[in-house]
Amino acid sequence: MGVLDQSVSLIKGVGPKRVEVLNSLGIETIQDLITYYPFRYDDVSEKNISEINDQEKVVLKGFPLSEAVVNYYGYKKNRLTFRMMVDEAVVSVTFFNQAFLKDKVRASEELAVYGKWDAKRKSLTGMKIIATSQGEEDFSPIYHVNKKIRQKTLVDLIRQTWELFQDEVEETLPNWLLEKYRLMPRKDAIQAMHFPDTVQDNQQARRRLAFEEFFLFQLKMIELKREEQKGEAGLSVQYDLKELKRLIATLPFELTSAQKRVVNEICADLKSTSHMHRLLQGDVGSGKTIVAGLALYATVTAGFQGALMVPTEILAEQHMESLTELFQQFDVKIALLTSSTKAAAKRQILAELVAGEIDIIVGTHSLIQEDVIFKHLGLVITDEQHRFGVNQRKLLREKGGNPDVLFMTATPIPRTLAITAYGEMDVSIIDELPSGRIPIETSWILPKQVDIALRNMQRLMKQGQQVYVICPLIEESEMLDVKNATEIYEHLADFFAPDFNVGLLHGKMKPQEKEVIMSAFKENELQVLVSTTVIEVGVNVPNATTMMIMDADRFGLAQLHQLRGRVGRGAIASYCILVASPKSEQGKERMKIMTETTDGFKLSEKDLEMRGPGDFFGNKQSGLPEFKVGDMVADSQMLEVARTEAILLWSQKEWWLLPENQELARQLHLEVTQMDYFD
Ligand SMILES: Nc1ncnc2c1ncn2[C@@H]1O[C@H](COP(=O)(O)OP(=O)(O)OP(=O)(O)O)[C@@H](O)[C@H]1O
Repeated sequence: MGVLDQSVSLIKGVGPKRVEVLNSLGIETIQDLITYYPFRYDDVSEKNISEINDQEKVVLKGFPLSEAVVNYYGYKKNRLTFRMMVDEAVVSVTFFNQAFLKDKVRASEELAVYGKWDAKRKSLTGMKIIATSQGEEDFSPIYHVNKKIRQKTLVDLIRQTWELFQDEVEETLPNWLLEKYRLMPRKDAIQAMHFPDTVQDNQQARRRLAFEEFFLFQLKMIELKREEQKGEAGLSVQYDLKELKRLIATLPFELTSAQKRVVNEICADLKSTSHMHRLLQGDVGSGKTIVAGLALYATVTAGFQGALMVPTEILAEQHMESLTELFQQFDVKIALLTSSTKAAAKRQILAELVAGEIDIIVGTHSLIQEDVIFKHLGLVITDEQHRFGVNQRKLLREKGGNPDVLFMTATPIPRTLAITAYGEMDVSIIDELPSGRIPIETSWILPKQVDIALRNMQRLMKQGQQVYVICPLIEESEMLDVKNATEIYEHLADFFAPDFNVGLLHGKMKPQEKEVIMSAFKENELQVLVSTTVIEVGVNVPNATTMMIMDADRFGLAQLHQLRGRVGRGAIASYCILVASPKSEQGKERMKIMTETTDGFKLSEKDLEMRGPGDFFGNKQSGLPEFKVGDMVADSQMLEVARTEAILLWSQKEWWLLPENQELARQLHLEVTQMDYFD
């Protein structure tokens, strides 16, 4: 283990409390900290007012002439204004909805404001106030932080750590690759991510690190596949067709022909001795859950156990419920295991799993913990595959007799990209929605029209229907996020009282709290659910027929589609209302497309087309594997190249034994393979 793999507690001045804070950002080792990259950079070079173009984003340093004045107006909005002396000129500065900055503006105390310049009015629309000391550099990196740590503290810590440990950074890529693609050395790249001298420098750093991520990812994928092929043959799950048909006969609906086709494909995989490694793609609401249920049941009829792994507790609960209902008349024992399962209950579940008494287990990441041992694990299904990394996949596979693996995703990935990303998987697609669905009617309104829309919603609610109101995630601050959602919640609770009940759901709530709210909504005790995107994936409440998405222009198309998919899940007409006032043409175009199509594949292709490079956290929304730096969509060409190189490398016999590839082999933990080889 290298120094960089050691805990951050090794860093001077990082005590147990700090460690905890860093852990909450997913930073455990020194390596994690120095590769915790900014998600954005602000150009904070100082400029002369006469040199600034209209609408350019700049930092202006100056002295406020007075205190700031805050005005409240409209739908929970406020405006903070003050005038500031910049060089010889008086500039007026306006912040929207950031009244909390009032205290930071003090007359005659120097201030640096980052914002957008209006040349005609000589005014600045402020985006944030920056520490004046920060203004000394031309680019200010912005990191994701939470309420436990401030930007500046994190930046200082990264700087200090980097100074101490930069010499420990080793090159991961072999020289021949660096030369072939003119890639920056790893150490320089990390430096230029945190402390870039120029934009170009930073772009090269990104390019290098993204390439590395893609390349390692592709190498791992190929390795995994090779191991799966070379290991003992997959299981042959000899399921009982008659039993499976008996279950299908109890369904309250007829399977769509797409569902039948994919069930057949999955069953063929189960039966064959080759290892199942299949991706099940289906647009939102296309009925993947029932397909998963059937596959699990088939496995159980053959005497094996099945596992269904999902990304959130809400989803785990929901799947547990639908499976319980599905198997009502069947002798199947199902259990739920999440991080909130109590110790005693957990102990019992684990014992029953080992004994083979539990047939199907539903859960979150808890399922891949070490202590979870199966008797005969036959099939593992993971929902929303992108949230589980390659390593987790490996862990799962090691859980027992080489079970078959099915990945489900609701994100329609354009075929071209799917081939690059998942080239080594078989893909089944449910390309048909259950009959009788009425397409969701989507409209786009401006914030000032919200009240009219709310009254329309009220009418639908009087007919017994329910609604979602979604508030966006504010990337920089979870706190603001919750605050924003809470404000909207309060407004709506007030607006709809006393006839209707409003609930609030956000990511900072405890799992139990979320559960209570979710089940109250399911039971129609709450008619309105205000939520952040925690409900994004998979939630199924067919009686909810309207969704209003606030600040919709802050979401990617794929994510809007996912969200919108929470309505239109029953036979009643459904509506999606996008509230946004995008400034750019592209933003307007995006809202328009949403109103024009409900076809997920079309939207994701559009998303791909319209996204520019540098969309750092874009892939979080696209349903693709997540990378720290690389964006599979914006950098798709680089991904292709990385894949080609990875395939080439694996085609060389024993490449991992060559001295120039040692570091790569180490990264992939290939020592094991090496030993296998000498055996
Ligand atoms: N063939 C069918 N005919 C009618 N209704 C169906 C059919 N298959 C599934 N459904 C119903 O459609 C709804 C959506 O199904 P399900 O939750 O499985 O969708 P999904 O594909 O998992 O979607 P998402 O990814 O959005 O969660 C459920 O209420 C389910 O009972």
